[in-house]
Amino acid sequence: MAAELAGKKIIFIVGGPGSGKGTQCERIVAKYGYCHLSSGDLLRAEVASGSERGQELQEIMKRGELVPLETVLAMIRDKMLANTDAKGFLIDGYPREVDQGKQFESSIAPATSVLYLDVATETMVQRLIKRGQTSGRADDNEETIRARLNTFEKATAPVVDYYKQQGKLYEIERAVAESSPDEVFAKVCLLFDKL
Ligand SMILES: Nc1nc2c(ncn2[C@@H]2O[C@H](COP(=O)(O)OP(=O)(O)OP(=O)(O)O)[C@@H](O)[C@H]2O)c(=O)[nH]1
Ligand SMILES: O=c1ccn([C@@H]2O[C@H](COP(=O)(O)OP(=O)(O)O)[C@@H](O)[C@H]2O)c(=O)[nH]1
Ligand SMILES: [Mg+2]
Repeated sequence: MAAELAGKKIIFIVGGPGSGKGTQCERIVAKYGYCHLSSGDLLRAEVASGSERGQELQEIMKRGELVPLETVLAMIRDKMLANTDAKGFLIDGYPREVDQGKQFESSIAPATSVLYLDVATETMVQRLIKRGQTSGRADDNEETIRARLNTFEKATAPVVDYYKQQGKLYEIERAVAESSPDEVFAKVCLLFDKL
């Protein structure tokens, strides 16, 4: 456990690709001032650095698969330790598999709460195809989108069940998660106001 992080609020943001995690995190940061760490953004920064490691990561991400969990865990841990003055942390797009969550909690600190955005598969596909017209993301093409959705169903859906059992899950149900970002945020605020 990292002693510097004891008592900090740690919120995992979980949802399929294109479920709106990044969109909500931006709003949470603006209103509540948490430190936002997006696992995907940290990996893309490594890719952009042009390192050999980055090239390996890019290949895995283009296949829509998961990079080794230790890689992402180390990146997140470093960033958290560089921001110990933050009142809390939003860990966006993480954990992607149950073991990744367990290792985070045993080696860094326990999660306070897990926010889950439940969006239908076809809605996510449509949103990402649209985002792909301008995002420049190598994984926003239909083939990779399908593979990411498949990885989500196999590896990440069990994360939702795991934190539900632990009583830590805060779910934005489909009817809300598929409406507008403002409506989603209104429901997200009900969680953050209580933290
Ligand atoms: N209708 C609607 N569209 C949304 C909402 N949230 C996000 N979007 C759109 O869906 C697309 C994906 O949103 P992101 O916030 O990038 O999704 P993400 O979950 O971070 O996706 P990844 O980065 O792929 O993990 C964007 O183009 C948004 O404009 C929402 O609440 N309602
Ligand atoms: O803990 C993580 C987070 C991300 N990724 C990889 O990074 C990609 C992009 O992640 P991001 O959260 O940006 O997008 P999403 O897949 O949710 O659309 C994923 O498809 C994975 O290949 C990973 O392997 N482990
Ligand atoms: Mg995102």
